[in-house]
Amino acid sequence: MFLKSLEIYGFKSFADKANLEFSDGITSLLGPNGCGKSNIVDAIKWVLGEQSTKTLRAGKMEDVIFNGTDTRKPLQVAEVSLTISNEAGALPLPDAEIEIKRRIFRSGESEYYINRNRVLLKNIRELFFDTGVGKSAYSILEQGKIDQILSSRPEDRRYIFEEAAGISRFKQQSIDAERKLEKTDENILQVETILKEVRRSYETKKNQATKASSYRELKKEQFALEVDIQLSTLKSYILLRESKQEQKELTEKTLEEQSGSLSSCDTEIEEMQAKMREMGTRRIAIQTELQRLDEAQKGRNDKLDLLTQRFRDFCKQRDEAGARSESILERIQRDKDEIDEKLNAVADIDDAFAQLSIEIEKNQKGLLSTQTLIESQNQEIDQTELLDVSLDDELEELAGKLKDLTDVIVIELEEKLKQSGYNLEEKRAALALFESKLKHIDASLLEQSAFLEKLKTMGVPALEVLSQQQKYQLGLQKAFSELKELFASYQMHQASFIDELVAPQGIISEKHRLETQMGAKRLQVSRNRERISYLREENRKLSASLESYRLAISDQKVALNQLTGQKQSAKEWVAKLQLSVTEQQYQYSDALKNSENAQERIYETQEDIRDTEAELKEMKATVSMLNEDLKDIISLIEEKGSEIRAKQEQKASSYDRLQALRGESVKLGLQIEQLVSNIGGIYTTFFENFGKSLKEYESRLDEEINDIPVLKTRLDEVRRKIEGLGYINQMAEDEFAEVKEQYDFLTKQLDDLSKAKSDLDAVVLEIKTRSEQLFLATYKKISENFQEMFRRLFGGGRAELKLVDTENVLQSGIDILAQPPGKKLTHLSLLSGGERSMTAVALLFATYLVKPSPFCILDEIDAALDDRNIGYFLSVLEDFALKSQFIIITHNKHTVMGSSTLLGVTQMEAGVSTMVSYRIGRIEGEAVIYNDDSQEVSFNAEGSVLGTP
Ligand SMILES: Nc1ncnc2c1ncn2[C@@H]1O[C@H](COP(=O)(O)OP(=O)(O)OP(=O)(O)O)[C@@H](O)[C@H]1O
Repeated sequence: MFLKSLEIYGFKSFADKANLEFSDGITSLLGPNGCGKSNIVDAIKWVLGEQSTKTLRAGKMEDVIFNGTDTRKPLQVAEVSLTISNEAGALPLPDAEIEIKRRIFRSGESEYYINRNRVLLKNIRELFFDTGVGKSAYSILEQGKIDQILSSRPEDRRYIFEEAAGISRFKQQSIDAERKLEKTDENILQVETILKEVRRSYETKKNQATKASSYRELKKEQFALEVDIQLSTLKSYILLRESKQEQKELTEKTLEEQSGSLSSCDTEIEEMQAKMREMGTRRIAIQTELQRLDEAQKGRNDKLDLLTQRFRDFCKQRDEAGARSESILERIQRDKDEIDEKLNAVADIDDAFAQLSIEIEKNQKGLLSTQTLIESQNQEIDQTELLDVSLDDELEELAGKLKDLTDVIVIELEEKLKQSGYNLEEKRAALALFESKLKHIDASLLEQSAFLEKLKTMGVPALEVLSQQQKYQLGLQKAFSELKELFASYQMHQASFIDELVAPQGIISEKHRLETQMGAKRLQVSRNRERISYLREENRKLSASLESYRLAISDQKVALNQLTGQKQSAKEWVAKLQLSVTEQQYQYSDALKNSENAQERIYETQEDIRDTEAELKEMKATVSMLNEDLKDIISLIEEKGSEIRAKQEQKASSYDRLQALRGESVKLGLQIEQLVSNIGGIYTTFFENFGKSLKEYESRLDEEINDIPVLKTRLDEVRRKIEGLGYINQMAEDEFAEVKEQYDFLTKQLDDLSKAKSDLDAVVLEIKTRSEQLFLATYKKISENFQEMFRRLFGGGRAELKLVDTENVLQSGIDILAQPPGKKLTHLSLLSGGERSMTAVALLFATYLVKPSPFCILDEIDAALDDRNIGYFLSVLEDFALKSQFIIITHNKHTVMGSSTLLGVTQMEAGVSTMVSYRIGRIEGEAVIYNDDSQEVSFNAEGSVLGTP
């Protein structure tokens, strides 16, 4: 097994969290049209890094997030986690199980994880390189992809062969190398452009530096010539002074007195010269300090630049950490809102759960009481029916008796009538006479009483009334005796045996009794039947309500299960969110800490900048102070020089005066003094002109020095040369050194880049050669397998693969030629839908033979196959399922029955996909599918799963 499980939340129609556990062999995904089966395939493609919205059947990437239904709001995030078993080490990670997760927010932000560590898309792609799995691999084959394989340009089919050949990695490496090559070319171009610029400045600075260096050399020579001229002059003075000294010593005695004052003059000059030297030293010290300060200022400026850069960097770090912490805070809030939402949903689910449980209990009670009532009524029906049977028996018995009795009555009546001579006509006439007499008496009585009343009212005397009354009485007595006679004659015609017959012990009474009994029993039977049919009708109604109780209970139980599932997934989601909130809180405090650290660094850097600026300011003040001092000293030196010169002139004129006054001997002394003074002047002038003491060079006095005219000629020449040099950039040498460093660096870089370019060229060539070898070897094997697989799937026929451009294997397209059995070699576009599917499947399986994909998802590729081809297809599939894991979306019953595991997708709530489990069972040897409630699931005419029959 490769794919272990898939967890989907918020992806397309999977609004609630759904878990799919895969197993080895063939797993079928079942469900009606539009319930979300292909969305599961999309989820797998998506988590493996698919970027094409077209392939994912979406307009833009955010469209994969659940976009709501009439009753549900759209979600803000979609998340898919795929757990893969890596026990066989197919993937280059040490873990036995690898979880890949991808998450997308409606804001468009996308995240990838491998084993809960945040990674880049690139890392996911690299994980699946050359495994047959991944974005462009052949592990997922959909209906549309069959057309893509067969109808696309021959070049577009290459990816299957490349993946199987394992050159996808090389292809990527080659692309990377070519990209690096391009980058290297760009860099070379860039470096060459910069080098061109630098070379121009290099040449200029080189010329300037050469000029500056010649200038420095000439200046050095000029100085040396100046020194030599001064030394030569000095030497001649010294020699002259020494000769004069010899002469002077001869006249020393005479000059002793004057020399006293002269020596005081000399002392003064000496003192002034000492002062002058002191100032010279001070000037050098100031210049040295100025130079040092200049260097230090440069150092501080550099430090300032560095600190400013650091300040900017820290500001950027602080701002980035701040922004990051805010976005984390937002995410935390979002997750917390979602937790609240989910907890509310859990509370709602609990309420609904309790409500449902009450309803189930109520329905179960109703069910029980209805069942009891039905049973008791059934018992009553049975008893009543038994009673009816015995009543029918009794009725039959009574009917027998009645019939016998009636026969006896008829026979007896006939006999008695015969015996009695009974005549009905006569009897009726006697009765009519008797009755008319009775009526007459009755009418007379009424008449007489009315007449008597009238008499009374007329005031007829009582006696008369009485006599009338007596008259009437006599008439009445007569009528009465006539009546008696008439009754006796009627009785004469009455049959006496009738009384016997109708007497209580007589048989007529017996017959009446029997009839009454039978009537009563019939009435009871009819009432019983009415009661039975009433009870049956009642039971039928009760059975209907019993069924509706059952249905309601089963629906409510399904709803309870759903609620439990929803509650569980909501709780898991809450736990996950809480974990994520804790994680993000850590990230948040990290970001805050980073921001605070950066702020601290900013303060420190600001402090450093202020300190450095203060130091610089102080240095500048010192420099301007020293410059002032230098200016003062230079003017003091100039002043002192003119003082000395004045003093020397004064001394010379004193000598002249002494000479004039004291004669020739004094003149010599003066000459000596003059010479001494000249010698001193040379030193002084030299120091004034060059800031250095001539004494430093006195050692050269013992060396051979050119004659002064020679030296002067050369000096003139040097001066002309210096003038001829024109403007001299004194910094040129330093600047040249800097440019040279840059120039050397760039030249080296250019060399390195050229070397890298040639290395990359070699890599590209090697990859190409290796890819070509691998591609050809794999292509050959797939081509052979394809021919065999085609024959196996079609039960004959012929098929071939052809490289379009054999000269250019790595770019060449691949043509497919197919000839189903008994048909001509046909262009692919002329094949039927089923033949196309089988050809594509043949190519796919031919590829698996060379490089099996660890798992394979086939989305309705059997849709166009008839029963015979399904048979071929399944037999091949079963062979391959021994090595690879297959997940098949199908509506075909045969394919479903050939699977080892079934996973059902349904939409109990419109627009929201959920998973249901199905299993295969057997009824009378026939395979059938059962759902969770062990109800059989039916297929429609096309073989699609419909639901319970
Ligand atoms: N972002 C989304 N939010 C909610 N529902 C979506 C989203 N994207 C797609 N759907 C829904 O998913 C359903 C399509 O699912 P699917 O293509 O997986 O079905 P199926 O089971 O493969 O169907 P058939 O058997 O017809 O191929 C459509 O009803 C569509 O509206």
